[in-house]
Amino acid sequence: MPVEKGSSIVKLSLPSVSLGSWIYYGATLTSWIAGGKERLFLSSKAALDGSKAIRGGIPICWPNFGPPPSADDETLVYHSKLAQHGFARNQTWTLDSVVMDRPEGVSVRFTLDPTPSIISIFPYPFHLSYVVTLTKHELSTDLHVVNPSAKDSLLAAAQTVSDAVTSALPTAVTGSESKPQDKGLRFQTLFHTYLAVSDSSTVKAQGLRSGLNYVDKIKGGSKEVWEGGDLKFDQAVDRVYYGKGKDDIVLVDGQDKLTVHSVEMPDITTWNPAEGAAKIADMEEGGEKRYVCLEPGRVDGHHTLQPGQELLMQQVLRIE
Ligand SMILES: O=P(O)(O)OC[C@H]1O[C@H](O)[C@H](O)[C@@H](O)[C@@H]1O
Repeated sequence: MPVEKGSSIVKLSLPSVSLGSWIYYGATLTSWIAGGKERLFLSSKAALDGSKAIRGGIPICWPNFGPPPSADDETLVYHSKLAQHGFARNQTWTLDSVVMDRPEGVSVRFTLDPTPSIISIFPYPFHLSYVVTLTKHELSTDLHVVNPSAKDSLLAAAQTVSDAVTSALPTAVTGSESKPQDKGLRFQTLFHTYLAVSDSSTVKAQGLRSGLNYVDKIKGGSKEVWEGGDLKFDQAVDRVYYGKGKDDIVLVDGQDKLTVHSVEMPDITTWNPAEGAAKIADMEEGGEKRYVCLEPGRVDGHHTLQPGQELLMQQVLRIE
C-alpha cells in the first residue's frame, strides 16, 4: 500500500523501492530511501517522541531561522521571544489528506494552524500547508504559507484566531488602534535538510556562484563574499549564502550526485559542525561524519504577507 498511515508516522512507498517516512511531530521527514540508499541522516539519539525537535531528516524552520531576531523592530516583537528556528518543528501537524496515490508518485499534505498554545506566543493568523511528494528519483517538499483574509475560505478560522489574538494582546503592544497582525504576517522559512553522506570530509557542494554574499557563523558572523569553486566540509562549516536564486546546488559524494533545487527559497545554509558535534546532546557519536546540511530557505530578513496573500516555497531533492 503506497500510503501507510500510523498514529504518529506516515510512510509513502513506490514499487521502485522509493520510501519516505514523515513524523507528524514537526512534519519532519525522517527517511528517504531512493536508488537503494538512505539519503537522509537521522541521529540514532534523535528524540522521536515529540519531546524536542528531531535531530536529522528535514525539520522545518518557521517563522524564524536561527536565533530569534531583535525586538527593536516592532513587527518582530513576538518573533524575538521564540526559540531557535521558530516553533513549526516543535508542533504536531495534521495529516490533512492524500493528494496523490499512484504507482508513479505518492503525495500527502500536512497542515498547521494556530492553536491556543501557538497563539499565546505568536498571535498572528496563518495557515501552513506542507505537501510532500515522492517519485522514483525525486522528493519534493512544498510549503505554502497563507495569511488568511476575510475573502478566502479560511474566513472562519482566521476570525476565530483574530478575535483570540486581539483579546490576548496587551495594549502596550497593540496600542489602542493597531494590532501586530495589521502589519502583516512576517516570517523566515528554511528546510533544515540533513543529507546522509559516506564521509563529510570528502564530499563537496557545487553550484555556489562566485560573488555570493554569505555570513560565516564559524567566524562569529563575519560577512564574506564567496570566491567560487567547490564548498568542502573537511572542517567546521556554518554559512548562510544569500541570493543564489534558482541555482541548483549539487552534493557530490564519490560517484553519487544529489541535486538540491529550490523555488522561492533564494538562500541556502550549509552546516556541519565537525568536532563541535560532540557538544550536541542528541547527535550520535561520530555523526558529523555522516551528514552535511544543505538548507534552502528564505532567510534574508523576514518576508511579509498581507491578509489574503500567500507564498509557495519548494525544495526538490533529486538523485542523478
Ligand atoms: O541545534 P539546532 O537548533 O537544530 O540548529 C542546528 C544548526 O542549524 C543551522 O544549520 C544553523 O546555521 C546552525 O548554526 C545550527 O547550529
